[in-house]
Amino acid sequence: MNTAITEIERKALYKVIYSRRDVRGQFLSDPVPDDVLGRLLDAAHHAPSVGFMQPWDFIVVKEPEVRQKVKSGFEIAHAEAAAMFSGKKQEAYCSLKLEGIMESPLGICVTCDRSRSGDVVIGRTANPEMDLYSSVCAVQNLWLAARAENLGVGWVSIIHHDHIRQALGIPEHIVPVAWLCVGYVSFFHKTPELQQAGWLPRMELDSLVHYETW
Ligand SMILES: Cc1cc2c(cc1C)N(C[C@H](O)[C@H](O)[C@H](O)COP(=O)(O)O)c1[nH]c(=O)[nH]c(=O)c1N2
Repeated sequence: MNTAITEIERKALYKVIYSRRDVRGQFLSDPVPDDVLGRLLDAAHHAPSVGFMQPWDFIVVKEPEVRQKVKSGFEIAHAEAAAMFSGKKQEAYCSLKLEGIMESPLGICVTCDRSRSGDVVIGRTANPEMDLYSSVCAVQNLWLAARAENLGVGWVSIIHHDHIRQALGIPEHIVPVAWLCVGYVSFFHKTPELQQAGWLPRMELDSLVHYETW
C-alpha cells in the first residue's frame, strides 16, 4: 500500500489545522448524524497513547437535561473565575463567551482510566501523567476530525471535574479530561476569539523555538 501523502492531501491537512477553531457561540441546533459522530470517535480512538494504553472513554451526551447539569457546573466555576480578576480584566473576562453547552446539540466527555493497563506501563514509568496526555491527544484528533467534517468543537474547562463526574455518573477511578461541545456552526472565526477580543495575541513562533539549548 502506498502510504505517501499527496500534495492535495497535505494541503487539506494543513487547512484543517489552521482553520480549526474553539467554537462557543456559533452552534446550530442541527443534529450530528450518527455516522459522522462515529467517524469522530474513531478518529479520537486512533490517537497515540502511552504504551498503547488507550486510556480514554467517550461519554456522548445529547439529552438537554444532562447538559443543563454540566452548564450549572460551568456557571459556578465561571463565577469563581470572574472573582479572580479585577478591574478592566474582570470586565473583559465577563464579556467573553466561553461555552456553548446548551447551544451545541452534542456534548462529548473524554475521560482517562488511569488504571487501564496495570501498574507498569511502557513510557509512563518516569512520568505517570502520560496517560492524561494520551487522552488529550484523543481530544485533539477528535477536534481536527470534526473540522474536516465541518463541525465545530468547543472545549469547556471552566468546571470542576467533580461536577462533571456527578452529572454523568463517572466512576471514582476515571478522570474527566474534557467536556467538548460539538455541532455544526454558522461560521468559523478566522482567528481565535480570545485574540479578536484583545485578550492575548498569537505569539511569534521565533520567540518560542530554541536551538540546541534553551
Ligand atoms: C485545555 C484547554 C482548555 C480550554 C480551551 C482550550 C484548551 C486546549 N479553550 C479554548 C481556547 O480558548 C482556544 O483554544 C484558544 O483561545 C485558541 O483559539 P482556537 O482554538 O485556535 O480557536 C477554552 N475555551 C473556552 O471558551 N472555554 C474554556 O473553558 C476553554 N478551555
